[in-house]
Amino acid sequence: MASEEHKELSDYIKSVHLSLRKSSSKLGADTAWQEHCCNVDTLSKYAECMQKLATTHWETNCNSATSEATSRIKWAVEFCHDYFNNHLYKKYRDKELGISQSIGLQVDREESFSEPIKLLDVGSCYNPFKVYNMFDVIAIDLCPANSSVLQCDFLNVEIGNCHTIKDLTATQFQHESFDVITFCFLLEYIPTSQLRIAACEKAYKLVKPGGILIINTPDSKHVGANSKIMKCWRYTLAEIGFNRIKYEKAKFMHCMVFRKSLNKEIAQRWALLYKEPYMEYAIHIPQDSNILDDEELDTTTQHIDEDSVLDDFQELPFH
Ligand SMILES: C[S@@+](CC[C@H](N)C(=O)[O-])C[C@H]1O[C@@H](n2cnc3c(N)ncnc32)[C@H](O)[C@@H]1O
Repeated sequence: MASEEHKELSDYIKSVHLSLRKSSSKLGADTAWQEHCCNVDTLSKYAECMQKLATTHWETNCNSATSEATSRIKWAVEFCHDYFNNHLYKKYRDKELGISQSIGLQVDREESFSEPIKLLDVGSCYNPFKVYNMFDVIAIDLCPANSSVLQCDFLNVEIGNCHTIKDLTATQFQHESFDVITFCFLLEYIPTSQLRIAACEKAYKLVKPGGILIINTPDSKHVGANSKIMKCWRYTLAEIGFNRIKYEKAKFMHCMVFRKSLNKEIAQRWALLYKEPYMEYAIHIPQDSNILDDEELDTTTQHIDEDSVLDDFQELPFH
């Protein structure tokens, strides 16, 4: 049974996501996002709630939902260990070289990874990857929960020849400088498909060739329920230049790894070959379709509970 506090924290988080999606549909995503980023009180309360939820409730409780939420980080760590330290990347490189040879495509780049592995954790909140020595972590968030996280809006960060970091704030990152970028429970915070795509395109520019983008996103439904949405994600990321190399539907979330192909056309070829009529260039989440229906809905936490809004994190250990 979830504690009262657990429920209050998760309700607050859900209400912030919902109200941001609603204001985006009213004001347009760019204006809504700008206003949201200025709302210091909301951002700080969110950071406090999220950190407490993850570090107090998820890491100390041990029912299946909480241990799975904790495992979002372990899942990413284990995959990185296999991919970089156990050289799993070579398998995917060889596969890409085989494809490029068979279609006469030039591949003139190869992987060159760092040790420790350079990891950019976007929407980090409290820096859960900090404890793993195999990483050299840069953790960023709109509103850091502690001083090991830099303040940065990933959607508006510049890309250039070097990192620009001053007074715990990052304003620019170096092009193709990260081995791995993580979006742990990030994309459902971002209110529209267009902005989610912008985040993935930015990750593409920042990750090294052959490097990876790890995405996990909550969903408690069975694997088939939102499979068309997840196939659209795969299609869209392939168009951007990422090949999906790992997918797992855990009970409460989807866990995915996308590799930046050595030649963008290899990933795009997948999109061309496997496109189904329903696939569009979009990164939707199931909750996007509720915005209009919920137009009249008050964003108080009570309403969210009473009306059983299909919200992100509904079944995750946010309650
Ligand atoms: C649900 S929390 C996830 C926190 C952490 N990654 C985890 O798995 O526990 C989402 C976080 O993403 C951050 N965030 C959302 N959009 C962002 C952006 N454009 N740039 C940086 N951080 C962002 C929020 O401030 C929030 O802390």
